[in-house]
Amino acid sequence: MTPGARVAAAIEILDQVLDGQPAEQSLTRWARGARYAGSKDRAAVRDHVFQALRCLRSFACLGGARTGRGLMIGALRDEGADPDTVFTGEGHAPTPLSDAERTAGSAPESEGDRLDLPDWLVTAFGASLGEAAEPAALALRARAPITLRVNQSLKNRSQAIAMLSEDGIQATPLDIASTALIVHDGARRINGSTAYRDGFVELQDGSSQAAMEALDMPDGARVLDYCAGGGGKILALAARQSGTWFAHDADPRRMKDLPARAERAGCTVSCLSTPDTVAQAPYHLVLCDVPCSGSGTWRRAPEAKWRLTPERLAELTGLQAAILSEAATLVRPGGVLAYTTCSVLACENADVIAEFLSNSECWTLEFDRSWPISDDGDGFYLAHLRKPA
Ligand SMILES: C[S@@+](CC[C@H](N)C(=O)[O-])C[C@H]1O[C@@H](n2cnc3c(N)ncnc32)[C@H](O)[C@@H]1O
Repeated sequence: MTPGARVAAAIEILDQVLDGQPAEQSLTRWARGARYAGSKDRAAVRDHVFQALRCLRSFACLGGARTGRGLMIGALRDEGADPDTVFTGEGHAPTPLSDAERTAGSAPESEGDRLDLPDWLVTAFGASLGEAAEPAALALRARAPITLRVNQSLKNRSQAIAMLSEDGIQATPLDIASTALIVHDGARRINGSTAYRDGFVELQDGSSQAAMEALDMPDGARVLDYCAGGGGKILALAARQSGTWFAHDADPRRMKDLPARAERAGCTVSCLSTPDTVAQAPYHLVLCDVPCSGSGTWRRAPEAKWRLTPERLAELTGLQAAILSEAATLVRPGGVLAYTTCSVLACENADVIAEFLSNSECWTLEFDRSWPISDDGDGFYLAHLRKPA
């Protein structure tokens, strides 16, 4: 596909997303119908779509319209390119700009346009992050890094780097966590690489790895991941030391790949039903990696930034508080309750912990830590709570 044809495809998909369709669904439907598109074309169209969604407001200002076409005109202007060189109407390229389109568009000025956030979130970011709000919002306008976790029970970082390199994947260590690697080149080969297939590396964000490293658990601990989903967090813990590992999720289907992932990683994780989490209690450590807005990860899922509403956020904070109280009953005396989100919003982080502590005075907050949205990882929050012995 020519650069113009890729932009035309992105315009079509963006129009569907602006109409309310999930971006992944629109991309998949387009790819199914576009047999002529090779893997590089599909990746390029995807990049266009995701970048336009990250920068929806600023690109709409620059392009003069909040439409697929306006966004792609804005994207080109943002890069310093002249849209007329791409909107040629030749082959499958989009039709040439009209005179009105050529003169429309202006630099983003309001906070929301400049920071690419809905107005209500400009306020929420400011209240949560103070001076760090602007860098956080601007960081969400760029692509996320691709990071791997080295399974330290099987390989060290140098060995993993060497193995990846044999499969054409260039990676280097990251300081954020002792297990973290950043991938510079060859990311699309990861799933087929020997290091991945044999369980020596997993895709995992750097901040999540750092948070799992910060948790205190005795050797041989009984550990429950209460909101396990695909199991990324419990697998990171199981790679650290010996222990007995349990996973639970309110939607057990989300754990369907976990047994195979655990086998690949050389560990055993028992997936439990809700009654069985109670039967197996108490645990030395219960991790609650709760459902959240994902505001720290919106580089990866930029639609979510525009779809979140204050009502949905309030629902989430209610659910987070309920999960934390439920999970607290499963911790043994002297044990740890760890609460994590991939959000930068205080209402999902420190405020939930403050409310929990106000209702459960005997618990101690040993520490909490926030990781910013950075070149090393996503925005992430951890609170480390201790039950009295
Ligand atoms: C942030 S995701 C977990 C991601 C996972 N820990 C990982 O590292 O891949 C949150 C999970 O919580 C689950 N969940 C939602 N409500 C829950 C509840 N009341 N109790 C337990 N899990 C719940 C969701 O199904 C979802 O899989």
